[in-house]
Amino acid sequence: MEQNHLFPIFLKLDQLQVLVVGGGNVGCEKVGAILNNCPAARVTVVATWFAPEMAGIVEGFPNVTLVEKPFSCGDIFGKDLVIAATADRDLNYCIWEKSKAAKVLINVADTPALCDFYLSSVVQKGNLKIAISTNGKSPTIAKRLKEVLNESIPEGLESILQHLHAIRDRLKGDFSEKVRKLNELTSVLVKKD
Ligand SMILES: C[C@@]1(CC(=O)O)c2cc3[nH]c(cc4nc(cc5[nH]c(cc(n2)[C@H]1CCC(=O)O)[C@@](C)(CC(=O)O)[C@@H]5CCC(=O)O)C(CC(=O)O)=C4CCC(=O)O)c(CCC(=O)O)c3CC(=O)O
Ligand SMILES: NC(=O)C1=CN([C@@H]2O[C@H](COP(=O)(O)OP(=O)(O)OC[C@H]3O[C@@H](n4cnc5c(N)ncnc54)[C@H](O)[C@@H]3O)[C@@H](O)[C@H]2O)C=CC1
Repeated sequence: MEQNHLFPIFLKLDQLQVLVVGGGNVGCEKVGAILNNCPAARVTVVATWFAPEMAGIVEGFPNVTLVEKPFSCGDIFGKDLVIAATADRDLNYCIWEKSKAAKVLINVADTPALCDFYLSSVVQKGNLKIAISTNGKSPTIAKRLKEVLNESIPEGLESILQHLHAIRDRLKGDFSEKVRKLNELTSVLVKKD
């Protein structure tokens, strides 16, 4: 069977600088996805025009800046991640070239081959977050799976997480002893009858 070789990580976007180029439908979707996950994300959105929804999407998020102007190379300066979401393929390619030259990771929304990373479909329940990737095969299936998991993961899991965190802080002993106790306490979650 073909395998997904992407390496998942969870980024702290409040400590990083993100550039999104394009403020149309796709730009709105990507900025919305970022802010849903990380309301304090530091995001600059550069576009020649913005879809009317954009103002509502970024309203109340203090670290987002909308800049109405054509993209220029200098926009990449000081950025850690770039998302190119313009409808202009040549421009997206140019943004990719500049980002690679600056060693900044880039996602070109309509071109998987030019993505250093993909956005994922995200299940969120309090402190729990599950990111789903189909290796670019079907974002729609990722979205549907998110809906299935959202319904099947109980809300009560958050209080279990909080309790386990408190127990984890109180546990004495060396590292392996803590791991043994935590595994013992949570074994009921995977017990087969
Ligand atoms: C490779 C990847 C790169 C990236 O964008 O990061 C990529 C690429 C492409 N998407 C396309 C289309 C659509 N994308 C969505 C939705 C989402 N797309 C997302 C991620 C990814 N999309 C990355 C792979 C993720 C993975 O591994 O599964 C999600 C998960 C996250 C997010 O975007 O935030 C988000 C769901 C969020 C949610 O709701 O949970 C829908 C459905 C919808 O909007 O309802 C459609 C229309 C239906 C369809 O085509 O399936 C096209 C064709 C464009 C064209 O035809 O012009 C390409 C290009 C191509 O495949 O060549
Ligand atoms: N990955 C995905 O999930 C999907 C990707 N796409 C692709 O994403 C791309 C964008 O699609 P839409 O948002 O619908 O396009 P759109 O036409 O709604 O928006 C394009 C945006 O690019 C900006 N732009 C154009 N030239 C610019 C320049 N020189 N400098 C700065 N900004 C500039 C415009 O101002 C506008 O905000 C398309 O190529 C489309 O094929 C489409 C659907 C899904």
